[in-house]
Amino acid sequence: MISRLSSAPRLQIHADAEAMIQAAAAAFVARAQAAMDAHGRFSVALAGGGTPKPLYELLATAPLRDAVDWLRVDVFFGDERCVPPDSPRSNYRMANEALLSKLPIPAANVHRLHGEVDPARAALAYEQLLRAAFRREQPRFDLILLGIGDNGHTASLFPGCACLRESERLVCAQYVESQHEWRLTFTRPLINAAAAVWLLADGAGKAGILADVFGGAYQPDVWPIQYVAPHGGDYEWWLDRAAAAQLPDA
Ligand SMILES: O=C(O)C(O)[C@@H](O)[C@H](O)[C@H](O)COP(=O)(O)O
Repeated sequence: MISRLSSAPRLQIHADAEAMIQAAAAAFVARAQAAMDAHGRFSVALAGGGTPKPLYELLATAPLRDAVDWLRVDVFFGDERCVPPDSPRSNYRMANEALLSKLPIPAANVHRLHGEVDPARAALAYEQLLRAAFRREQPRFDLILLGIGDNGHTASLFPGCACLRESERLVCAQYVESQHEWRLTFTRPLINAAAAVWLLADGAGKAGILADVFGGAYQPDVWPIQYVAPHGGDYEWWLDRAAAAQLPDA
C-alpha cells in the first residue's frame, strides 16, 4: 500500500507503546539539543489526549529530565478544550501534572491556551503571543506533537469544521458539534510551517484510521489529519505495532 498523502510520513514503528514512548523521548531530547545548537532555543507545541502522557512523564524523570536545558525551552499547546486550567479536561492541566510542574522550567517559558475566556478572544490572544514570541509573521515551531482520534481529527481540527479551511489565522476557536464544546486549535498553516511534526498513536484501536488516512482516498475534510503536510519540515508517525498493524510492511 502506498500512501496517498501529499507528504508521506516517516514511520517509526516500535514493538509496543512503552518502546515507542522511550524512543520518542530520546528523539525529543536529541531534537531539543539540535535546535538549541542551531539557534539557541527549542520551541515545542504539546498535544493533549492520553497517548503523550507517558512521554511527558518520562521526560520529567531522570536521566532524560537532566539531559535537556529547560531554561532554553519554550512550551506551547497545539490545542485546548475551552475549560479552566484546573479542569480534568484541560490539556494544560495534564501536561503540567505529567511534565511541566516537575521541570526546572521558568513559568515565563510556558504558554498555555486560555480555555477559560471567550474562545475568539483566546484564539486571537494566542496568535498575537505566537507572532511576538517568534518575532515573525509565520512562526516555525521546532517540534509540534499531535495525536489522532478514531475519526481522523488531530489537534482540535475535527471533520467538517470551518477552521480546516483557514489559510491566514494561526489559531482558531471552533465549536465542535461532535464534542458539544468549544475548542482552540492550531490551524493547518501553523502546523505545516513547523520544522518537525510528530504524530503519536498506539493501540489496535488506531490501526484502522491510520491505514485509512495513510493509504485511503485523499479526503482531508473527512480525515483532517490528511491536511498535515509540513513543507520543509520532517513528518514522522510514532507508532506501536498494534497501531501500525494495517500499514504496509508493518
Ligand atoms: O485535546 C485533545 O484531545 C487532542 O489534542 C486530540 O487531538 C488528541 O490528540 C486525539 O484525540 C488523540 O487522543 P488520544 O491520545 O487520547 O488517543
